[in-house]
Parts: sequence; structure tokens; C-alpha cells
Amino acid sequence: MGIRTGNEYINALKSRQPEIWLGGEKVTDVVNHDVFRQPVKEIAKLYDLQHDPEYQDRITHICSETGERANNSFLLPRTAEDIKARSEAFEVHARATFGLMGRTPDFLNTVVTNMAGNPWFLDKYNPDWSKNLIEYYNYIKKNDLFLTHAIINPQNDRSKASYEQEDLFTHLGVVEEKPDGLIVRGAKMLATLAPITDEVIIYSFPGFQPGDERYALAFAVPVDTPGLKLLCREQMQDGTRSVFDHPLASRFEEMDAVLAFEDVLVPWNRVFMYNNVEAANLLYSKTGINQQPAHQSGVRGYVKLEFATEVACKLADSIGVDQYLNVQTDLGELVQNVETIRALLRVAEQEYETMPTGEVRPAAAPLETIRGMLPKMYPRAIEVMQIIGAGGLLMSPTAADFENQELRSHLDKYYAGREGVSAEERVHLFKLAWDLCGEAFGQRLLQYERYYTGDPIRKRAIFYNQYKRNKQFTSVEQALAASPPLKKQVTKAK
Ligand SMILES: Cc1cc2nc3c(=O)[nH]c(=O)nc-3n(C[C@H](O)[C@H](O)[C@H](O)COP(=O)(O)OP(=O)(O)OC[C@H]3O[C@@H](n4cnc5c(N)ncnc54)[C@H](O)[C@@H]3O)c2cc1C
Repeated sequence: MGIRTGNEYINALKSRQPEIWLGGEKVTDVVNHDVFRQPVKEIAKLYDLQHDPEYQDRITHICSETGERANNSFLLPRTAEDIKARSEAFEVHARATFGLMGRTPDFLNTVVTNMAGNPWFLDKYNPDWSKNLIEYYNYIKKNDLFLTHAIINPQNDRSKASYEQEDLFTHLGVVEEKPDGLIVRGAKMLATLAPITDEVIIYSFPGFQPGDERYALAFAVPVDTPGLKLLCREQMQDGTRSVFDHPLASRFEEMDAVLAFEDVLVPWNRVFMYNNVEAANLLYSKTGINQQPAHQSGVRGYVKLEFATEVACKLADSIGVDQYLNVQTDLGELVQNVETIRALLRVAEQEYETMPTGEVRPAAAPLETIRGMLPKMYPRAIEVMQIIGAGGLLMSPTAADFENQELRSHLDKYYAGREGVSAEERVHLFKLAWDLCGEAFGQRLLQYERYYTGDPIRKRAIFYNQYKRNKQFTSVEQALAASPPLKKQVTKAK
């Protein structure tokens, strides 16, 4: 089949009946549900981009093995041109949602592509696992499927390992082996967009200890697999709010869900790993899934930061406050942050690393630096937006107010911006900014940037420890050598 259209994606959603729980009720028609209708359309647009003559050659390629078109996120990079092709596809996808949807299909495509592109790793433990992964990669690529993932255990008692929790199956683990597969039970979080995806893939961050064997597993199942419950968080828009009043929240709600597995059967051909603490701890680093997907996240984060920066600049301009030095300094800082991330991306792409397998990976250090900086830079952009928008962010009238003829002339006078900015334009812009910096929708976007790639505090500590392991601190040694230790100097003086 190759690349899907938006309609083919929607029809696939319609053909399934996953067990989705939202607000105490089962969602039976996700495509036509108020909360999901618009996000489904936004994802469908991404699939349609693959067929748009303006974008097709920029975001897809002809697969040399199958002769079919595939998204560039399914391309395991072997040349600098491949890295560029992926970068361009990531950026086109990100720009379509202003970077506000983090788990668009291209993200997990990169994860599975890398796992399957490094079969040597799982081969060492069990050749069936790598064979299953390669078959799975070919399957999702051929059918252009949309995956969600859940790699974190629910927050129960973080001071204890999974096997030490009160119930052995609070965290997702293997219950038993059956002739036709594994029975798994327990929960994983936090599967973004799960209700509108085709498949769920489970793997974990490293950190397993002896005793955690039953939890050290990786597999994939269709989202409507019997026994799998999708427990959604409360929605941040109900699908009925005005598009004028909520230009972003009304379009880009990325629902998150806890996945609860109630004795789910995972067929053997969908098992990629189990009962192996060592393999689970090494999966990330050895298959490159800490690196290649960070390229997609970095490009997407760059687009989002640039968007938030542009909103802050437009806000300031619309009410004439960017005449003031303090506002200029704040905005200058945001623009420099965007430039920093752009520069890091270019360094990562140009100073790529070549693996013994021939795979090329954008350089790890700049990608990891982006991961460390965005959780600070994005909240800063939101803070500046709040400071510049000030009281005006809270005082915007609604679309309904503008539509009332009795009110309209008053609004046109009192809500106008600087010369040349009408009341309607200014209010519309402030509402867009409020979606980003005030609404629950915007708070989730901020929380996403802090945590989407793991705990930024521990990630930065790991980064430092790796830096220390690889660095000789030679320049310090050289500087010290030029001025010998005190004892020798004293001796020499004598
Ligand atoms: C909006 C959003 C979307 C997400 N989407 C996805 C997704 O699609 N798929 C997915 O799998 N995950 C997703 N995540 C989850 C993300 O991976 C986790 O939030 C992240 O890994 C942090 O884990 P946690 O939330 O369980 O926090 P915790 O690990 O519980 O941390 C809570 C706090 O305690 C501290 N802490 C905890 N343990 C330690 C320790 N051992 N040492 C030092 N400090 C510690 C942390 O620094 C932090 O401040 C998403 C998260 C968010 C916010």
C-alpha cells in the first residue's frame, strides 16, 4: 500500500473499536466524538501532505526494497542526504501543527525504524525478537500505520522497584507464557494520542534491576486488542468552543492516556523482548533510539519555540510596547533562544556519527543539549508572553460579543491596538496567545516540553556523567603544566 491518505487513516479508525474511557464514559465513535473530531482531522491532514505534489518529494521517498513510497521517517539514514531528507520531513510535519502536536506519526516511525535497523542487538539475545521487529517495521511501513507508545510506569511509589509495588501487576508485567503468546497485565503511561492511533508499542526507559525481569519487556499490539483499556485524562477542550476564541486549543488537543492491560494476549510474533533486564537496559543506547528520534523531537521543538516567539513578538507589536527597552530585551532573548536551537540542529546534522553498520546518526551531544535547553527555553517564551500580554490576556471579549451589533462599535473602539491594528485583529491574536500561555491546553504544552523526553533533571545528570567519562580535561592539564606545582617551584628557587 505505501503512503496513506487522510481518508484511509480515518477509515482505519472507523474500522476499529478500542476500549476508550473519557469522563467516566466509553467512547464508541472516536472519529465523530466532540473531543477527538478535530485532532483526527489534523492528523489526517498530515497523511494528505504525503500526496500533495508540493510536499510529496520532500517528505517521502521510494523504498528501494519494496518499490513503494514511504514517509522519510521510515528511512534509516546512511548518508548526509538521508539525514537532510528526514529533517525536511520532520519540519514539514511540525510546521503543519506549529510544533504543538508532539507525537505525530513520524515520531514513532523513527523509533521502530531504528530498532529494526539494528537487528544485531536483539539477535544476541533471541533471533526471534529481531525477526519480529523487522517484520513489524515492514508491516507498519507498508500500511503507513500510526503508533502511540508508553514507556513509563505509573507514578505509584517511585522509591520502590516495580516488583516491590504493593501489587505485583500495578506496573505492566508478564503473567504467563501461553502456546500462542504472552499474557501481560498492569499499566503503562503516558500514551499521547492513543485513542486516535492504530497500534500501541511498549518498551521502557533503562533502569531495571534484578527482580524486575517480568517488567523488562517490549511488544506491540493493535490499539483495539481485547483487554487493553485506554484511560484518558480530562479533555482540555470539549470540541464545542469557538474557533475564534480558541484558535489553537480547538484544533490541536493531543489526548494522553494511561494504558491498562487486563490479561492481554501478545502473540509471539509481536514480542520484541521479555524477561531480560540487561537487554531492556541496553535497548535505548544500542539501537540508537535515544538519538534518531531526538532529531525528530529537536526539529519539532524548534518549530514550536519559534512559533511561541513569533506570537510574543506580534503581541508586543500589536499594542506598541516593543518600543520599550525591557520588552525588546525579553524578545531578543527569545529570538536568540530560537537561533541557539536552530544552530544546534544544524551542528547535529552536519557533524553526524557513522556507526559500524553504516547507519549515520545526527550527533548526540547537540541533540542532547537541545533536550536539556528546551525545557527551560519554552517555559521562558511562555513567561515572556504572559509578561508582555499582561492584563490584556484576561480582558478579551468573545466571538459572541463581536457578533452582537449593540456591542460591536464599543468593542471596535476600546479593544483596538496600535494604529493599524483593529480590535478584532488584536483580540484574536491575544486569544491565540492565551491558548498558549493561559489555558489548560497551553499548560499541557508546557508540561510536554518539560517531560516528553524523560525527566530533564536526571537526563542532564546523565549527560554530565557521559561528558566526564569521555573528556580528558587536557586544556586544564596543559595550563597546570605551565605553572609547576608549588613544591617544585620552591625547590627550583633554592
Ligand atoms: C504532556 C506529556 C506527554 C507525554 N507523552 C508521552 C508519551 O507519548 N509516551 C510516553 O511513554 N511518555 C510520555 N510522557 C511521559 C514522560 O516520559 C514522563 O513524564 C517523564 O519520563 C517523567 O516521568 P514521570 O512523569 O513519571 O515523573 P517522575 O519520574 O515520577 O518524576 C517526578 C519528580 O520526581 C523526581 N524524581 C523521580 N525519580 C527520581 C530519581 N530516581 N532521582 C531523582 N529524581 C527523581 C523527578 O526529577 C521529578 O521532579 C509524557 C509526559 C507529558 C508531561
